Amino acid sequence: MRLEQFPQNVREHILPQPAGTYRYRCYTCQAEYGIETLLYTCPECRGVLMIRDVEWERLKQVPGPKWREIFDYRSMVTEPALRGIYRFHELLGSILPLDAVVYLGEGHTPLVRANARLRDWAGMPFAFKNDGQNPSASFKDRGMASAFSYLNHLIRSRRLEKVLAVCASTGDTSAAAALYASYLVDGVTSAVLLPHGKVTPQQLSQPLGSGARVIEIPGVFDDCMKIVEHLADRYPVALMNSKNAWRILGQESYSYEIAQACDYDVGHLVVVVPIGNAGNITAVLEGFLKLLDLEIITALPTILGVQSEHANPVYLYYLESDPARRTFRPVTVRPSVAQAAMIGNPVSMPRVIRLVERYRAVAGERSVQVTEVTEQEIMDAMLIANRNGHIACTQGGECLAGLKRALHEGLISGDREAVLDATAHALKFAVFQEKYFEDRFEPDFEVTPRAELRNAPMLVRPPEGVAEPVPGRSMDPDAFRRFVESTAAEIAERLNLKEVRG
Ligand SMILES: N[C@@H](CCOP(=O)(O)O)C(=O)O
Repeated sequence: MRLEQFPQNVREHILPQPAGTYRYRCYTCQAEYGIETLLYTCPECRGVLMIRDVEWERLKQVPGPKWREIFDYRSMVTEPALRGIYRFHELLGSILPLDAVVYLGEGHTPLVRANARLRDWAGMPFAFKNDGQNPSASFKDRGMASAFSYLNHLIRSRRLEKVLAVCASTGDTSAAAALYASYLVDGVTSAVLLPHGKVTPQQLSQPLGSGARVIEIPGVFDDCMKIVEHLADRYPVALMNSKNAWRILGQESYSYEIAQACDYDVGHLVVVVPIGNAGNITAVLEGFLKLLDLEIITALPTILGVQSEHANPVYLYYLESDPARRTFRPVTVRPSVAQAAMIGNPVSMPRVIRLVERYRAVAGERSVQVTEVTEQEIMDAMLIANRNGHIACTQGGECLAGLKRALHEGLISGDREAVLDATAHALKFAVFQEKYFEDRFEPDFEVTPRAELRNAPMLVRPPEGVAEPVPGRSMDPDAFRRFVESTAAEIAERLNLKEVRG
């Protein structure tokens, strides 16, 4: 839709100009720093950083309902920079000029409601938000669009040149970082660190295809993360993990999109997210708090974080009900089908602790819950979701299993509606489906396939004496007819079909 077609009262807001003043703020000691240089930890105390808009209060001059109108009308503009997460420019990147925005088709992912059968299985109505429909097939693209748009801005304003973007990854972050880096041909190259053998073949193929330097090391993600932090402390590289506060800003768009898709009525919702490195739950909490602060929403949804028993440091932390006695202890992870979340020492934990405090102070103790699920529950839930029309990955399965568990434990009530984060496309984790169907899980996973969820292809060949087609060779028409008839008869028998016409 063209600008002149927008109602007069929103027209001046549709194409945002750079505004505001962003600063890094340390979540531990509250020190603040300018954003002109790349910074990932507080130079004073090593704490993690968030980005805050020093002029945030100016946004309150626009009433909440007006913001809703602006964001809704922005959905109709053809300007590419506003097609994705920057529809919410003022909330997550207001200092950026639109021509610095890197848009590869991220964001705007659909909410797909569970059918009646799946709803009954889960125990309450819910929808998956399919972040596997992002360009590199995971939610990380939201954060990368933000972090790379900012890099692009620095490159264009000549504060940076020849950037090497590095990240540690369980497979999704690396795919996203490599994809966005490859788009910015001139200014940026990328290198990704992966735990050897702990990334699926599909995820490994992604950064390789994008031309990144792919480095595999022994150990698990937490080990890769330490190396990347070490590199970022000593060498001129741009760290692209969610420790980079720009990543968090971009991922806040997940909350904004849920709010928009629900007509900004989210108080009755339960938003379910898997917790790995904890960047996602950080962004979701922060996103909803910002919306409330600007009165774009009037009540906060409940947030339910889910972890696997095999990688559960956040769950264990919140198991202690007395905040004064809580101590965060990293855990040693065990093999998990929710491999993207197989993380024992989440870098965003200090952010989560502070944000959960703030969130609960506004919306009550029960407004943020954390539960854990078994590997068996994750696999079964993913396959059941897949059998009901969803492209949920294992982390999506983790959310569904977590929803069921939380209902059972009374953490949430079934008269509400839930939105589950399907963080990536199921195809990235096909290897776990294969292990399940073929009953090949290594004992450490503790997964035993349920017969009714298994599946396998059937090879149907014609009976002895009937020729079969060979690619590249033509076939005698009569022989081909015999092949078709006999093969069709065999398939009909296997599918239990009765012939209706001769
Ligand atoms: N699951 C992640 C782990 C790193 O997360 P990040 O959000 O901190 O970059 C991955 O896909 O690598």
